[in-house]
Amino acid sequence: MPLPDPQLTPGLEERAARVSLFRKLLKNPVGLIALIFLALLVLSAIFAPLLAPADPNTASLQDVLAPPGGAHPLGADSAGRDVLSRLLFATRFSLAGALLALVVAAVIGVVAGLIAGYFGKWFDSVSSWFAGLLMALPGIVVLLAARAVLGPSMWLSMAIFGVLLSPAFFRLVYASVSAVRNELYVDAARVAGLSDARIIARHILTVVRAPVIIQAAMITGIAIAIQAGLDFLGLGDTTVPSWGSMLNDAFAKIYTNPDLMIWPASAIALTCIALTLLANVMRDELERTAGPVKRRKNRDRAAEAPIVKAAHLSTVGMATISEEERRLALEQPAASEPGEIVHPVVVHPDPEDGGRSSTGNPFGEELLSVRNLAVGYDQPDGSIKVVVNDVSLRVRRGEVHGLIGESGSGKTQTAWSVLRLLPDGGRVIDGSISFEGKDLAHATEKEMTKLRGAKIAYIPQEPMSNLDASFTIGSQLVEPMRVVLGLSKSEATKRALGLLERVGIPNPQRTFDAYPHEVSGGMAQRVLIAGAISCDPDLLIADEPTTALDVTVQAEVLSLLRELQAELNMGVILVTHNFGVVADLCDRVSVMRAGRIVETGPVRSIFAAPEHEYTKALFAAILEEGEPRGELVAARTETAQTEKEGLR
Ligand SMILES: Nc1ncnc2c1ncn2[C@@H]1O[C@H](COP(=O)(O)OP(=O)(O)OP(=O)(O)O)[C@@H](O)[C@H]1O
Repeated sequence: MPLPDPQLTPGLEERAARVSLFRKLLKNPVGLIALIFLALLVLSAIFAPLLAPADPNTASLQDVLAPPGGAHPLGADSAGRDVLSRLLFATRFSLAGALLALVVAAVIGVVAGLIAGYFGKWFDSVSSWFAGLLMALPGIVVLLAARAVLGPSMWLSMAIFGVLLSPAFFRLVYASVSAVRNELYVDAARVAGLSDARIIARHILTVVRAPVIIQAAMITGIAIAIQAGLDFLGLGDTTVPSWGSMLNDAFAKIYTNPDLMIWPASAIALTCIALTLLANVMRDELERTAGPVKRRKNRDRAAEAPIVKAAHLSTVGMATISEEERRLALEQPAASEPGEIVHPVVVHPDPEDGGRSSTGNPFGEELLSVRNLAVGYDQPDGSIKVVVNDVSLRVRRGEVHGLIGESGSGKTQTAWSVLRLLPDGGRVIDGSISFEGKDLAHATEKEMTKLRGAKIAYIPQEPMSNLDASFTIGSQLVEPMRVVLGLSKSEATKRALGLLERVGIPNPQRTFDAYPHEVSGGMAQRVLIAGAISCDPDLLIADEPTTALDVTVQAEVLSLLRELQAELNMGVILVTHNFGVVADLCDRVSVMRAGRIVETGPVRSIFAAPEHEYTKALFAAILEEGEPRGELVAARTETAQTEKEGLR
């Protein structure tokens, strides 16, 4: 029975920090004043035709420079036009012009930033080059040139200005997306079977949303100022009333009627100040929230964890490399010491009845068959570094196959090859990966997206980093079930609550509503296990699922895994450093060293009579008294020596 988790705190303070940005702005006096001012401005722009006492362009010789009062509450200008009406319509056109520039800049910048930051590759270089080019252009000169060629259209000028402003959004979004695309929760979402479009919409956009809103406020202020500047210089569209054109008109009468300057100048200044203050308050409020801090902490932790090697995930399948390249690459011993002799794999025979699962039933059909798998990484000099070589293994339904070996022996690379989620530059360079009769090494990305999460599930070693700090645990469980199983929200919620209960979470509803930082590591790992089994996978890949947990929690999680595996009759690949875990959970084990399997067979047989020196060395390091790590290092040196002499 799992222990109730002491670290599930109600988290009221942090939950309070997550109230919407809008509510935070309302509570901040500066934010509130800026919001009220901008709201009034927008309302007056929208209702300008109703509020204006006269037509903004109707001139009257009798009213030239009329003082405020009567039919002209703010007076009349040098052409006898009503200043209040012009001001209201100018607000409309100035805001609309700034909005046009903002929309053009945001659409181009955000879309390009998302694509370049998330997918990278050639688009990254091309778009970064374009952004640099646009930033190098002097904006005002381009606008003057455009006006000379295309005429004095305010809309055209603002659209062109939007293009010139787009690098501001591009660089911001690009930096934010590049920072999160390697987060483990993004990898986890991919493993859960979510498509790139969904991952971007759900996990990436949430990260860039806040900075984009802040940037939008600043950009609107800049667009208003530039537009006013152009109109003030008399380069704008004279048929459209705007703050800049009012300023231009008033400037001519600055000595006789200085009050005409006050209204447009105040409108421009107050609007720019309100937008800048709003942006600053938003930034301050967001910096005060727990979310980004938590995420940063998770990043740091992830950076320390070995799984960070899976960063820069790409979904490269069987590489299209030439036969010659493949032959040369495979001739290298996989990551082993130079000159070391590679011995044939020691294979322990299966029991005569083929073996039985922990429930006593015979194993089912073969789910996964990996044959002579080789994984390589492209090197800057054009060569390929082979990190897994000639690895063959199979997993039957109901069978747990352990992959054990020292750090860097290729266990994770083998597991990631099956998921087809090798890090950037990594590729399957030889062999086949057959899953339920389908060759995964040659499957298209679309086929893999369908399999991941639905048929092949994954449990990572860093539970916290694999959950997105911006969403509740419930929503992260529900989303893949809706996509993969096509369940409705209520069905998926019900199933998620059932799964949370099944994985031993004492108060499923509370955990469902909690954010990742509100639960402990053990509970987060249970959540990820619930997520992994949520779509009834046939094969589960667990990559050191207990490494990041403390010893008591490790035992509970292992026992949960054992129960679930038997209950769902899944095939499991369990990556571990620990022979205790192998003894506890596995039916078969493959011992890996330097990218190769050196010994494989039923766990009982290998435990009873390990044959390979390296397996014996691993056992010696664990079972014998003394300092385990010292023993392993000494034994490894001996092993290398023995192998060099051709002995085993
Ligand atoms: N992106 C990469 N580029 C080049 N080599 C890599 C890359 N990622 C991993 N490797 C190499 O692949 C080899 C196997 O790594 P792998 O992560 O599979 O080891 P592991 O047995 O899972 O170790 P651990 O238990 O520490 O996770 C290592 O020698 C490592 O240096």
